[in-house]
Amino acid sequence: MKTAVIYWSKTGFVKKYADWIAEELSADLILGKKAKLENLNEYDALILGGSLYAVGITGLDFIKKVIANLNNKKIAVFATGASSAREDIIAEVKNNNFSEAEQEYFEFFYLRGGFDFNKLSLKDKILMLMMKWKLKRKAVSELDEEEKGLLDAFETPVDFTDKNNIEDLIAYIKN
Ligand SMILES: Cc1cc2nc3c(=O)[nH]c(=O)nc-3n(C[C@H](O)[C@H](O)[C@H](O)COP(=O)(O)O)c2cc1C
Repeated sequence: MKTAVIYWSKTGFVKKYADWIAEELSADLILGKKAKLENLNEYDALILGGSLYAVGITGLDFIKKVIANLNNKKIAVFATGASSAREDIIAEVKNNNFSEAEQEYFEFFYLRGGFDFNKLSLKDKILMLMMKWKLKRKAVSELDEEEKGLLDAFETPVDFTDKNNIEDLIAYIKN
């Protein structure tokens, strides 16, 4: 099965998963910003991955075009975020980004990434610092584990990527 992995990565976490998936499936690896819809016709399966930015997914506009125009192919979408892989978070991400009709055409996977403040663009640094100030205003007892983890991650980068996380996605494409 001819497969392509198309990805949008800002600081390298999505790229790490895209590399692992492409290697495992002997798939072509395509940078999201260089991907063109008309060049994807030759593939049987398409895997599209981006990261979570305030619940949105990077590359979402292109991913939606693929779902609308190339839905005769096997499609997997994965999202990478700093949050843990909790069922409710995953459902929220899926439902906030895709309509019920769109969800018919692809399988969704959440692959936990990490957080590296130093590698962010200036704009993203400012956005994250605003979030940090908001969290800092809360009493420690009001913070949940995710929020505490995020505050710690500003000081020391965290990397939760794990090659085992791609197993379900690989099985979906192969079967
Ligand atoms: C402005 C901003 C907003 C973010 N929002 C979320 C979020 O809503 N949920 C989450 O799990 N991670 C969030 N993150 C963390 C990134 O999704 C995470 O660091 C991801 O691993 C980045 O992957 P990439 O560097 O390959 O793009 C956010 C990061 C930034 C900079």
